[in-house]
Amino acid sequence: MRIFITGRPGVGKTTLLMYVVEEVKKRGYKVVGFYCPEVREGGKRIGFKIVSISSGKEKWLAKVGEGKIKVGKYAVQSEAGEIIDEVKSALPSANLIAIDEIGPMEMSIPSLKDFINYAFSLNKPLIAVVHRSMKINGKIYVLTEENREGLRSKILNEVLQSL
Ligand SMILES: Nc1nc2c(ncn2[C@@H]2O[C@H](COP(=O)(O)OP(=O)(O)OP(=O)(O)O)[C@@H](O)[C@H]2O)c(=O)[nH]1
Repeated sequence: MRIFITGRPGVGKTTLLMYVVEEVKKRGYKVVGFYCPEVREGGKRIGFKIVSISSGKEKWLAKVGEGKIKVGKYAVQSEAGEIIDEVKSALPSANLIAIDEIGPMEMSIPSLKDFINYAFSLNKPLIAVVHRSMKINGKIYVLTEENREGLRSKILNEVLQSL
């Protein structure tokens, strides 16, 4: 089972994914993965964190400034590797893999690209937010203001049936 959620910025992709993650955890299943919230200062985006879903630990993924690997104006932070390694080592024990998000930024960071490819190779139930520009094989739900509430229970039930 692989479910992908996409849609325009701000439509509610992360909110829906985290709702499904919390509901699955409540039922005693182990969810392993990460999400990358943006960080704003004074209303301006200054970077992204990477947060482990199972442990809640977070580190800087990328922030405005100079660095070896840059994605647009953001420099990738080496400390992100601690979270990626932690999540990767927990993958074999996962009942569900959750990734937010699979996008141009994540795919241009070698360690994250490797992680995503490894996660796909495990053939475990997986739910992910994908950037609307990404081409990906699997069931894709395009979220809109109109369908996002209804899709919550539909997607949750689909995930639960695969566990
Ligand atoms: N009323 C309502 N608001 C929602 C719903 N889902 C998300 N929102 C709100 O919409 C805003 C954006 O939600 P996100 O989940 O961050 O949206 P997103 O698509 O992940 O945004 P990006 O990652 O920036 O593309 C937040 O303020 C949410 O509280 C929903 O189902 N109903």
